[in-house]
This record gives sequence, C-alpha cells and structure tokens, in this order.
Amino acid sequence: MTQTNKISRINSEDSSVIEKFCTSLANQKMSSFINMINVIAEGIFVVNADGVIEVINPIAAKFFGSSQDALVGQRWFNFLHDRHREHYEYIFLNWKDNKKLPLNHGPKEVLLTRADNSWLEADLSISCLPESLTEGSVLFVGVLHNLTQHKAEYSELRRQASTDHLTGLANRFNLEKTLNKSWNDSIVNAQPISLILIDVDYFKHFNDQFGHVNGDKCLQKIARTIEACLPSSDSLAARYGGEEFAVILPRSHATSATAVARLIQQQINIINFSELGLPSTFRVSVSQGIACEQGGQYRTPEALICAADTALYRAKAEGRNRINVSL
Ligand SMILES: Nc1nc2c(ncn2[C@@H]2O[C@H](COP(=O)(O)OP(=O)(O)OP(=O)(O)O)[C@@H](O)[C@H]2O)c(=O)[nH]1
Repeated sequence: MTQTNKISRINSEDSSVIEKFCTSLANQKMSSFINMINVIAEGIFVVNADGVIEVINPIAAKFFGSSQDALVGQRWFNFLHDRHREHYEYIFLNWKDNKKLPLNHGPKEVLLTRADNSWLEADLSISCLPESLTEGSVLFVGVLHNLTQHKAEYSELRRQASTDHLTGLANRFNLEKTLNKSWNDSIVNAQPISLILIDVDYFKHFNDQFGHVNGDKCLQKIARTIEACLPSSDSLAARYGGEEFAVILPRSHATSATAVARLIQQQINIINFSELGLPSTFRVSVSQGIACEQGGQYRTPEALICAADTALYRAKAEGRNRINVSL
C-alpha cells in the first residue's frame, strides 16, 4: 500500500486534518504504527490535544458504530456516555494547562454511546504517543477493549451463583445474604421482619410412588406457586434445601406473614399434577413455620431461622398441612 493510499484511507474528507497528519506520516515510524494498529484486534484510535480523531482502526470504528472515514475529524468525547464525557474533557483540559505532565489514564471502564445510540461497555486506556513517533505533534492513543461479552458472562455467573438450579428460586447462599441485609434494614428502620420455612409433606413417599423425575417437577411447581404468593418485590422466595423452602418478608408482622402462609397453603393444595401423569385428584401439602422479629425478640438472623424451624417442626408434629407461628 502506498503512502497516499494510506492517507486517503485514514481521512478522505477533512483536508486540514490530512495536511496536519501528513506531517506525521512523513515519519516512517508513524506509518508503521498506523499499519500496525489497523491489524490489532483491540479498538485503537489516535486523537490530538483537542480530542479530535486523527486515526482510528477498524475495530475502534466498529465500537463507535461508524466508518473510519466518517469518524476522522470528529471529537472522540462525543462517543462517551454523559457520565464519562465530562471526566475525559476535564482530563484533556487539565493536561493542556500542565503540559509537563504526561497524560496516561486508565484502563478504566467506560460506556460508549455509539452512532446508532446503542451502548457499548469497554475498558479504555489513554496514553501520550512518544514525540519520537509524532515528530513533535501532541497525539494521544486510546485503546478500547470490548467488555460486552465479559460482562454478559460475569452476570450469568453471578446469576448462577445465587440461583437454585432446579427451581430457579434464590439458593441458600442468596437467602442468607438477603436475610442479613433485610435484617439490618429492619433494625435500622425499626420495622418487623418475618421468615416462613416451608417443608413439603411426605415427599419421600411422593418420590417412591412417582419417581425422582416427577419429584423434581413437583418441586418446580411448588417453587413457582410460592413465588407467585410473594406480597412485594422486596420479599424473597428461596430453596432452603431438599424439599424445604423459605420466604423472607421484610416489613411484615406475624399476622401478615400468616396471611401469606395461608395463601401458599391454599395454592399448593390445589396444584394439579395430571400433566405429569398423576391422578387428577392427587394433591400435595406443605407444613410451615413462621417467626417474626420485632423489637429485639431475636438477636440474630440465625436465631430467627431457628425459631421458624422450631415452629415448622411443631406444624409437622401437629399433623402436617399446618401453619405454626413462633411466639
Ligand atoms: N426428587 C427430588 N427429591 C428430593 C430432592 N431433595 C430432596 N428430596 C427428597 O425429599 C425427601 C425428603 O424426605 P423426608 O426428609 O423423609 O421427609 P418427608 O418424606 O417429606 O416427610 P415429612 O417432611 O416428615 O413430611 C427424600 O426422599 C429426598 O430424597 C430433590 O431435589 N428432588
């Protein structure tokens, strides 16, 4: 590729930018640098001290959502989300006032606003190009690493780490974390908090009679039913273990927790299992234990769980399909 071809690829429209840039391109090192960034698999762009794009490689152009030609001559700050733009404009202005300090910034996570107004999350590093490369012109190189896939994988891993695989409810880890947080909020705001422990009755018998695969499907149906009975977005349904579930009810007295438990009981009692090939009259039930913290009755979240567990034990002992409240 000839030198002229390279220049026209970099910028075919803005003649003043071409002129300015030709000075740098005269330098063989700069020319090799441009060749190199055009094949690098990260987004790379070069801007002048005013933040105007002078060179941009195909990957960075894709991140900005426009063609290389269209991007040259534009201020790169315009492709930053509002929350980052001011920060980088300030960094460049600050550098102009204290030119002795080299401008090296990042890597830092930024949100790019692409030409079609969609967003892209990226890690961005900005560094001064050495003068030996730029023949005295002040140029900065920005390196962009796309975080979209990394972020998606990270949030999927986070979801998996806090979700019970079989039922899709919060898992035990999530339950304990949420209970600790809700507990602290309730203490700070002097509000009650209730916990319901729910255990499927005679579930071993269900498995023995209908098989473990149907047992799993039964647990899934029960989980969906419990979730549908939650009274507010800050309450949480979790799988506590095996055939046992838990519900956290922030800002709930024992009376309102009992009303939620009754609804859960009624809804579980009417679940129909005929689609699993079970008799249409077949029904399951659950036993529930409730404990409510209000005014320092229990000293820790663990003590609240123990109280709900004792109440659940009583509900089982009283004959199952019962609700027992710890007093
Ligand atoms: N299918 C299936 N069964 C499970 C799962 N987790 C636990 N179980 C079964 O749940 C049953 C629990 O039995 P038990 O603890 O004896 O309780 P129960 O039969 O429900 O009797 P009560 O609680 O006293 O009413 C056991 O047979 C476990 O194998 C699961 O993920 N899938």
